[in-house]
Amino acid sequence: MTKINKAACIGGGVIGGGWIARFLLAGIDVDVYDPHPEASRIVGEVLDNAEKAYAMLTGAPLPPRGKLTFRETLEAAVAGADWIQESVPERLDLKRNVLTQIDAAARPDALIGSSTSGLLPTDLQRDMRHPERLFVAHPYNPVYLLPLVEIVGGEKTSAATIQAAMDRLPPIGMKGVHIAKEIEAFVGDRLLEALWREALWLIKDDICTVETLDDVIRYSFGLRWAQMGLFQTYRIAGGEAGMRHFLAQFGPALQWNWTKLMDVVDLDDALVEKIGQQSDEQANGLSIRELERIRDENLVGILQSLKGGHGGKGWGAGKLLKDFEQSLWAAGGGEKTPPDVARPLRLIDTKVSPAWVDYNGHMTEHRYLQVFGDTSDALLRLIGVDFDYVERGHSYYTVETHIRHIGEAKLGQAIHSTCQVLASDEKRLHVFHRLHDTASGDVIATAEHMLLHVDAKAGKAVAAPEEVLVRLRPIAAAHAALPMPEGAGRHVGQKR
Ligand SMILES: NC(=O)C1=CN([C@@H]2O[C@H](COP(=O)(O)OP(=O)(O)OC[C@H]3O[C@@H](n4cnc5c(N)ncnc54)[C@H](O)[C@@H]3O)[C@@H](O)[C@H]2O)C=CC1
Ligand SMILES: C[N+](C)(C)CC(=O)CC(=O)[O-]
Repeated sequence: MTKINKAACIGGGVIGGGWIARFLLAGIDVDVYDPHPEASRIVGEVLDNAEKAYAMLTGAPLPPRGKLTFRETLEAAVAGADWIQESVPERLDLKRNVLTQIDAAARPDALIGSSTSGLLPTDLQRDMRHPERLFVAHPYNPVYLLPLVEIVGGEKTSAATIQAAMDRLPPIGMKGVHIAKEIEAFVGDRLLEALWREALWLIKDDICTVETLDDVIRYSFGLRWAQMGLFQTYRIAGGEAGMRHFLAQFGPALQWNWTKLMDVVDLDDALVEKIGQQSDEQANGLSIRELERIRDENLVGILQSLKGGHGGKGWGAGKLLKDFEQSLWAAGGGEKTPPDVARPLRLIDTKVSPAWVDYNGHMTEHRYLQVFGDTSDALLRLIGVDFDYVERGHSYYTVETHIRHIGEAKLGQAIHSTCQVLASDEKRLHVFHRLHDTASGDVIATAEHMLLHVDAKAGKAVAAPEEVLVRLRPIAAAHAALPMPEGAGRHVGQKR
């Protein structure tokens, strides 16, 4: 892989700041020129957020952070840099001026990328002495997290420059897409502009509010677009007959007044065939059903991660899912016979979700704790320790855990957990959970936990009230008659 050794950023605003963070966190030294009196504070704040985000994003060892230097002049900033990124305001005259200055001061072999959102590279390179090294490198905000860069060459950009630019993006965690022909606003902003124009009409005509409009996006196709684009999503929506059927069914609607953008493309046979063929290639041999399954796994992962958003409160569709789950728990999952306390209680029935599977192709270890934690929560609800109870200030906290991995759980496998109460008193609750493969009944893992009843506000263990103990005692008494489970009381490293 070809690496950037030293970067220069001209302009350190929203986008320049994002580029600076992206380079620094990839271990690349960055020199910055921005005449704004508070440029260093602004960049520092963006960098701070970027570092927080990376700490959550990956546990992989990041290289030592690159060195950040603010320079007094543009010339000093670009000296010695092999990638120079221009991110000054979107004005052609200003950008031309800045790019000409960069051109005069940069190393002859330096790559010069412009962050412009829509200006043509041919127009930008007009006054440069070495226009062949200028290209558009259009990123998306926030640059340190969103990986895409549209690489667009102008009439005078060399093919070697485009290739060199594309090669240098993967080592900083980015994906370059080469846009074959230059066009104002390239691809991404063309799509966003079209959506935005339509959205502005919908607000002006009082069809919906901005909140409704945003909800329409984020609770539906926004989720789909995060993992498959427009065309692959529509291929699936064509059912078994795929893209060609989709075009035949919905193509005619393009002629109807469904948008204000009524310069409608002629969806003739040639275009249908072109899209059909490209869509076949994109599918790369995957059937519609396989694509559906991949889409569904991705959506599950996205929805589950949104459930943990906003500091665990859930965000958007994730908050909706969280609330829905809580209502299901509160309703007790429909009609249920009271648990048979004469045996370990069957409390959780689930399937191994795609987000739970690791690089070994089976359920990863922290998900076992999640299912066992859910099992403890289910037991607590059974004895009256539910959301209302916790809101009133008391709960049970787990203070010790021992998990044993006995078998494997694969993607989509049906699993269920059971709970045996080993002992309990006013404060303590000692439980033994088993995780079973539902089809065979085999035990895949066991977990032994000690929980303490707490006053959450005071932060100390206190006796559980009678309303809880009265529900717990019959279970504990019945389970006292069960044989001690194999593995209970074991510690790590014990001889069998
Ligand atoms: N904001 C966005 O969502 C996106 C913007 N872009 C593009 O990035 C470029 C920059 O936009 P923003 O960062 O949003 O603007 P911004 O206004 O946040 O930042 C521009 C920065 O350039 C500095 N500046 C002005 N004149 C300068 C000069 N002669 N030399 C060096 N620095 C100078 C300003 O002090 C400011 O800090 C534009 O071309 C824009 O189209 C691209 C993708 C997304
Ligand atoms: C609004 N904008 C045209 C500057 C947006 C972009 O260029 C890309 C983005 O991040 O949405």
